[in-house]
Amino acid sequence: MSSAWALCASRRAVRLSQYGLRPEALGSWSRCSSSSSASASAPVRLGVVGCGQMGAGIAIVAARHAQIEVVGLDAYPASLDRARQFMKDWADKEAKKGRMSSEEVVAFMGRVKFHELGDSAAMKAEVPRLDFVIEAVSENLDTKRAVFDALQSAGLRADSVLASNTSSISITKLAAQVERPERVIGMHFMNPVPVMPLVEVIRGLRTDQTTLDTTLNLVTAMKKEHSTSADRPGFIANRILMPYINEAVFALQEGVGTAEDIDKTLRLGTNVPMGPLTLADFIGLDTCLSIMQVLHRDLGDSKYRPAPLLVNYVEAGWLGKKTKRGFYAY
Ligand SMILES: NC(=O)c1ccc[n+]([C@@H]2O[C@H](COP(=O)([O-])OP(=O)(O)OC[C@H]3O[C@@H](n4cnc5c(N)ncnc54)[C@H](O)[C@@H]3O)[C@@H](O)[C@H]2O)c1
Repeated sequence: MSSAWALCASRRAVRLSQYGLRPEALGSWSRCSSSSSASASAPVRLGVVGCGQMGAGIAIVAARHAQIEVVGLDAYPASLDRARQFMKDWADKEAKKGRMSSEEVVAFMGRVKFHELGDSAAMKAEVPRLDFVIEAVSENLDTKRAVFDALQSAGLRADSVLASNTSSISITKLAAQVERPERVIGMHFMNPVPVMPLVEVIRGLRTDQTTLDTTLNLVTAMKKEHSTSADRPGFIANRILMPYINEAVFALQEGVGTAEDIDKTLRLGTNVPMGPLTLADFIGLDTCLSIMQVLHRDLGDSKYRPAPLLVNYVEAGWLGKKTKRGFYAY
């Protein structure tokens, strides 16, 4: 055993014993990555705030691959119920495909619990025990700030990492109102989380090295690859993807082609698995619109103005697959 590994293992054992856990219970996650600094500690208990399509997926890869405890928090009980059902259905499908045993399904579900964000007794009991929190609430700065405030009021420790799954909001801006902004980082998962291999990691202006190392350890434990992006509007993925989707909506609005023809042209013509309008429905049209608004406002260039048809659809409540109506009916 190398000395770095031994130091890491003994620190981890002390830390785990505080939570009544044995290091061997964490499998590969109990090992430090050789690239991380000695001061980066591995999370053993993860909070996921916002249990929609992204939050539920993040909870899955944390409980299944990193094998850590997950506390799912959401403002709406219906979202918590949907997330629990989604996770159970996912695990059952994995079991049917022979990828999980029935014991593993039970252990997987046993690692996750859910609470309402407004349940102050549960929040005060759970939040101080979280080492790492990933927020995946709707793409709105005020909503995300309110979540960070609620976590701090419930006693989130100053050494816990606060990650945001935001698609476009500045990490530096999100961190500015947080106690110890050095522990705030962007972790941009791709949809659907259990399938897509990448997490885009965004370091804000004040994010420190320990926070980055801890985050990269978690990404690896979740069996994901990472890329790093500077903290600029849309980061890498959405700076490039969203104007492409928005242009497809302009093309639809102007009658250049039907939704089917636009999608087929890009799908078969550029060899992507789905066309831009199908992808927009899958991402959520409200999320697409919020990202375009951030690009437009923060980069100040009219080429990023959201297509009026996209605005119309969101105002109509046609948000894509999640509301069963978007550019297509589901
Ligand atoms: N959809 C995608 O393809 C995608 C990809 C990468 C990142 N993201 C980002 O992930 C985040 C969530 O997106 P999503 O697609 O999962 O959205 P979603 O609408 O499916 O889920 C949002 C969740 O947040 C909850 N919520 C709303 N307000 C809340 C509050 N005040 N407190 C607590 N919970 C609240 C909702 O109940 C819901 O469960 C956004 O920041 C989005 O930009 C989305």
